[in-house]
Amino acid sequence: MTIHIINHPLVQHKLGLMREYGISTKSFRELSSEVGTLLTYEATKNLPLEKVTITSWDGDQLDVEHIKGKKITVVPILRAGLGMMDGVMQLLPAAKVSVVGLQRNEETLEPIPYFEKLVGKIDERLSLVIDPMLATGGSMIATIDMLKKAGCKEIKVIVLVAAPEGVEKTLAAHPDVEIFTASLDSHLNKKGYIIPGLGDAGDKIFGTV
Ligand SMILES: O=P(O)(O)OC[C@H]1O[C@H](OP(=O)(O)OP(=O)(O)O)[C@H](O)[C@@H]1O
Ligand SMILES: O=c1cc[nH]c(=O)[nH]1
Ligand SMILES: [Mg+2]
Repeated sequence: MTIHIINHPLVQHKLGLMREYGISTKSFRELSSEVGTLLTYEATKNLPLEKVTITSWDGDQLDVEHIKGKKITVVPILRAGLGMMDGVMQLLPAAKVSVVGLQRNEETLEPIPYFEKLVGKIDERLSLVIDPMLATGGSMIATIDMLKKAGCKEIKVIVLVAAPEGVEKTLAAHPDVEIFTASLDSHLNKKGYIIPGLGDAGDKIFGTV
């Protein structure tokens, strides 16, 4: 089971602010993006490096480190994943973006796919899937299924908050995937919401309550 809970004080402080009742759309959006940046920093910490030779400021040849080979695609799950995009792209400005649209049926909690636009050469890329919430795991598993069907071989998941039920299900379906989160929360309620969670992240980011 590979879940990384990022206990950095900045992450925990910002997540605490996000949990407050009545938080504004502006603050929720800003914090989703900021925590997205910090989790991306952690999720990319084992990217392999290689030495390349450059000409340095004084004209000498100098060996420096570059990230090796593998290209990255960021995969936001619509809608709420878009709320983390700016923050993630700040650290990965050259990454290509593959968009997946899924809407959870509020009765059955099953994810309904409605959009898929993946970038080319996905078999050569590391996919970083971003979504604020991992609840039952249905949306994440469906996204990973899509990526693997398209040939993707390496996938990391970045979520602000995860429920134990969803983490267990996701890692059972896809044991090769790593999950990075600011919090492993307590449980799901009867409506499939994470407790304590953040409420409806999509509605808070888009102001659609
Ligand atoms: O783990 P699960 O049980 O699948 O639930 C998590 C999903 O639910 C939310 O999206 P939602 O379907 O509400 O759509 P939205 O982003 O458009 O609001 C959330 O952003 C995840 O994508
Ligand atoms: O707690 C939850 C569960 C699913 N989607 C959300 O936005 N919040
Ligand atoms: Mg969603």
